[in-house]
Amino acid sequence: MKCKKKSKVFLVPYPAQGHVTPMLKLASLLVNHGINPIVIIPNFIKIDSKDVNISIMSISDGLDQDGLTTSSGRDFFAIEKSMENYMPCQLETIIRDQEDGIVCLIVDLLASWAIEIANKCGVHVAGFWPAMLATYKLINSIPEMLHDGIISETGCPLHNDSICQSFGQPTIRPQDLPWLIGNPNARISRFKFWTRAMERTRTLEWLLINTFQDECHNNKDQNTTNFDTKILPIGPLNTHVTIKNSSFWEEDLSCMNWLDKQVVNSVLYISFGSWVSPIGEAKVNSLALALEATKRPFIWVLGPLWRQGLQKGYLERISKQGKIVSWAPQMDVLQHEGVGCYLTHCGWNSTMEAIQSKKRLMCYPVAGDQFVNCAYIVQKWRIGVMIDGFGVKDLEGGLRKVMEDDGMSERIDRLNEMTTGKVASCKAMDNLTTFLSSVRM
Ligand SMILES: O=c1ccn([C@@H]2O[C@H](COP(=O)(O)OP(=O)(O)O[C@H]3O[C@H](CO)[C@@H](O)[C@H](O)[C@H]3O)[C@@H](O)[C@H]2O)c(=O)[nH]1
Repeated sequence: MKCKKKSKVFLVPYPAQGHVTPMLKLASLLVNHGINPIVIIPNFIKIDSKDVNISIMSISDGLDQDGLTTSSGRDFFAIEKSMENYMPCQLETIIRDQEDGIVCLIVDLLASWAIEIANKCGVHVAGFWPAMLATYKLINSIPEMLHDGIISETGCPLHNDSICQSFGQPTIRPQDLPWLIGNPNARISRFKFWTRAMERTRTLEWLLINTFQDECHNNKDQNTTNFDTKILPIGPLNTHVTIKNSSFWEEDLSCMNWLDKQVVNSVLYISFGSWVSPIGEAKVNSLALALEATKRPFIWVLGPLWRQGLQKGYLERISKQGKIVSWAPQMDVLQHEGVGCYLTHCGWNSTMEAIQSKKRLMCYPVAGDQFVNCAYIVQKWRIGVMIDGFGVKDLEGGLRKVMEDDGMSERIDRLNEMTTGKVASCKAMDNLTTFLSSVRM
């Protein structure tokens, strides 16, 4: 008897750590639904499919021909160019070569080029948003912001009033809009990138979001967009599934032994994520000196390139007080009882991992959606404080405020339950099942 082939779902993440990890987790959940998920990633990302137990199909992003073999050297605009010009025809060939069984494509909205390919090939397509619904709503409201004179035709803020999307939700400053990164030309290009991505999403039937039910609950209009896309929160994915070896870089496990020797709740963990992370040499040096002055134990994720900002002899001086690593086993570090506080850039995955691990947050958002996430952490959920700089006073003041807030533990516990508790998890998994049933019909 001929064995029935499993249904295939192709998943297309944006090629950055904070995007590939949640997509691999989603793929892993699909396996439990009897689906064969195939993740499409550019070949500079080295993830062994055997390690993660998911089919990975590598395609070229064209930049390897320019001699780039790793993620360094591939900036946002180089990746955009290859996503628009080089990767589409390869994906089209892959899809057309499949004999049968493709159920749909799940496409990260930052990789919106793949939506067009799915439409061209007549395959169902769902969007995947790896961050907060609030950020999606903010970016999706570009036409209204233009209409209301909040931003110019090129995305430039036209006044200084804080931006609040709906009553009771946190505010952000106009200069913190997600596309305002880099010099004026870069900002305009990023604004165009988002405008195009949002236009492409208007054809989507479903949008799967890596957030928790309650974020979408407060506001009834949150569950559909103005273009009738059905919004389904299926996250936070880090709580539903664990994937080992999904890091682009090797984890330095030595910090775990070091952590075992530290006093409970004493260690400050510092990481600014993987993508738009660099904070600049001057800030690196300032943070390094402030950390030393606090005399508090710390683990700091700092890539080798950024260590150039450190004073000569610094690493030797702090060798007993702290650990500097290139890449940490972040979830294990956050779950360790030695860690009391996490100084973070407020990337969405890191935020969710911190809540899952019940850690207090000190926020230093750098770019993109991080200001929105920070606004929720500080203003709405009140599970962290924001610091404006890396001077000794900023750091000590922030640490005092965050560690001496008696109500914070309770608020973190509540948010932890709201995001990772049984009710939340069941709802997220129900949403995934609903989506798969409708797409398989
Ligand atoms: O030493 C480290 C540092 C980070 N991580 C992991 O790397 C991921 C980082 O993700 P995230 O916190 O979301 O940061 P970025 O990689 O910077 O993510 C990009 O993508 C996110 C999702 O769209 C956005 O929220 C961010 O602003 C954007 O910078 C997390 O899972 C961390 O556990 C490690 O494993 N080891």
